[in-house]
Amino acid sequence: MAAKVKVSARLRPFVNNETSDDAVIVNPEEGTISISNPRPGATDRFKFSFTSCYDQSATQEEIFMRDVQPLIEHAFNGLVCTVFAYGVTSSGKTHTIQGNVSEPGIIPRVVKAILERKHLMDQGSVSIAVSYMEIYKDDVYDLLVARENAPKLPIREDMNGKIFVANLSEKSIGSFQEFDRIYSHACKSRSTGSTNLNRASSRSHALLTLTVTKLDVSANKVLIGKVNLVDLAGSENNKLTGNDPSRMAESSAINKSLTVLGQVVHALNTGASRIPYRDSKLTRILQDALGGSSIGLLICNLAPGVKFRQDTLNTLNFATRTKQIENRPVVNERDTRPAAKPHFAAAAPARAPLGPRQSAAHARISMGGAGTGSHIPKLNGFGYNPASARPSLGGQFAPSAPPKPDPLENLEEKITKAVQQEVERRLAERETQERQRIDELERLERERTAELERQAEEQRAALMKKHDELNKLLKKTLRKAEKENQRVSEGDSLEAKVLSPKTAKRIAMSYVSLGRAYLTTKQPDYSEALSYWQKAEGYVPDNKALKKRIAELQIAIREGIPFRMLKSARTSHSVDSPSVASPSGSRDHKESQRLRLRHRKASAKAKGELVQTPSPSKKKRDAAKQQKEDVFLDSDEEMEAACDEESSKERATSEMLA
Ligand SMILES: Nc1ncnc2c1ncn2[C@@H]1O[C@H](COP(=O)(O)OP(=O)(O)OP(=O)(O)O)[C@@H](O)[C@H]1O
Repeated sequence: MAAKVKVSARLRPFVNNETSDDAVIVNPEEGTISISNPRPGATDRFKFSFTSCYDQSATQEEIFMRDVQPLIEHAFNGLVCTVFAYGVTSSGKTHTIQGNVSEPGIIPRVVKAILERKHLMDQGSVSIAVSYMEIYKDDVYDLLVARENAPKLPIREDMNGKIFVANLSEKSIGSFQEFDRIYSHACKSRSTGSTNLNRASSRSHALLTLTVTKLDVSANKVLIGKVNLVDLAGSENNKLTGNDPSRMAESSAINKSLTVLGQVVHALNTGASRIPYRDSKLTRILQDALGGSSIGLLICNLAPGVKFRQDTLNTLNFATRTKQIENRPVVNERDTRPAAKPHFAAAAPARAPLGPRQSAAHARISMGGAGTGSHIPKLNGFGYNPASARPSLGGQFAPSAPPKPDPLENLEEKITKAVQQEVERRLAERETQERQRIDELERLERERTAELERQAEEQRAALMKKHDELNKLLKKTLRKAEKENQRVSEGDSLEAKVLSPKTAKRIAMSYVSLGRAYLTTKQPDYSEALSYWQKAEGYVPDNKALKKRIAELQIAIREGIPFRMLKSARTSHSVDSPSVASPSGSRDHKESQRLRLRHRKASAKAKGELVQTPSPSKKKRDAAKQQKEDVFLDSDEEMEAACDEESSKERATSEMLA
């Protein structure tokens, strides 16, 4: 018979000066919880409905009576019931499961209820035992043994696919005082610590199991029921808890196991082919309560207020998914009659490891076959230990016919052991293969990366080579262009240098004429004239008259005064006094020379020097030289005509040079 996991939700009151608000509202009558939409500006509320919803005024008694008490009956009928408290840190899980002296929680109430029921029944036919463990940083510890001696306990799977914690101790209890003594002592061993949100925050998941073994003499069977009470550690937001590094390690183990729990619930809801029970110890141990053969009750503890709103929403979403999970509760019973001795060959091959679902069905079938003499009792639950699976009679009930030793029991243990060894061997083998496969993949990845790096290096080298070549070419081209540029700028002077003096003078004459043309128009252009005369100067750099004339023209331009053209260059002005030139030509020139000479004599006399009057022959030579120079300027028109003839020859030379 399928039974869905029951879900109830409990909102704790505001504690420790928390600011109260109505972010979370519970309606117990309706069985709903509404929570305001955390999106900024949103005014709507999300609504969730569960089997039972408890508001801040709900008492421990109320919760126990309504949701937990009915489970006790199931435990006495050989079923396994699992109650787990889920919620964010400080939401009240420990308060609900464990409680305190003034407000005892589910654990003490269940123990009392079971003991009361036992007392009502035939005293000798029921025995109660307790085991208590914690999962701390994904390791399982026995809380009933002193912590310093407590080893990490392994989780095993029996041949029927049932999960059990190997070597977990179990203590039988006959009274509440006895239980209280054991439990109070064990609680001291539980890992708790202080965080910003909870002074005594659980740093581990704690699982307390009460095993009820009931002997039904008339039916020749023993029923073994269990109540598992699980106080999960709370999911933690490390920003809020202010955890230090050691707390962070605990927190990450807590959060990881809760994440796997969520994944298990999701996988069960979506009918996934693989349920990730094995991904954490918590889910492995809770396997039977989630999609297995036990009855499940999830209590969602909610912290009130806006501060926890997102966590509350997450919890409620998880709860909504969990309530879809279906379990198939199975009665755990065991035939007390001595079994007929089967032939070994018939017994040995009968058992093959089964999956959890198959095993549940299988358990049902084999348990229903009491009297066939061939079945082996099945045990479910966390505290199951093959070695201690048989009901601990311990004088608590006295069966009328004590069962004879079952020859198959040893065989079962041997087979269980052999199967476990084989499973472990295969798992190790698979792990090795997987590791080899991963190694191989990593090696291939490394090779591929190296190859890609090599190719990239090659490409880079080729690009660098190309870059160097282009660089060289560019430099060469630049050098060539530079030379070309230099050659062009040096063109004129170069041309002037290679020409014969006569030809150079003729070219200069042409430029002088051109310059003059700009000076003799109605609107003279001094600048143009100057540029032509400067070009002419390049061809006759030693011509003083031209130099002088250029200087005069420059002064006229600079001073903005008129420059008068002379027929003759024999001006009476020095370069420094470029005023209007005398139109009287050579007479002025002679006069100027005469004046200069007189001036020199006068200054020499003042200095006491002797100034020689040039001899007539020297005078004649100077005059001829001067005339030669002046011809260049005075009769350029005639010179131009003479130049025309040779100009074609010179042009060819110039073009060649260009
Ligand atoms: N229903 C309640 N009534 C009064 N006080 C409550 C109730 N629920 C919780 N508290 C108080 O709130 C505080 C936090 O509760 P509790 O320790 O049970 O949280 P938790 O969920 O177990 O936290 P953690 O996951 O950190 O262990 C405690 O001081 C507890 O006494």
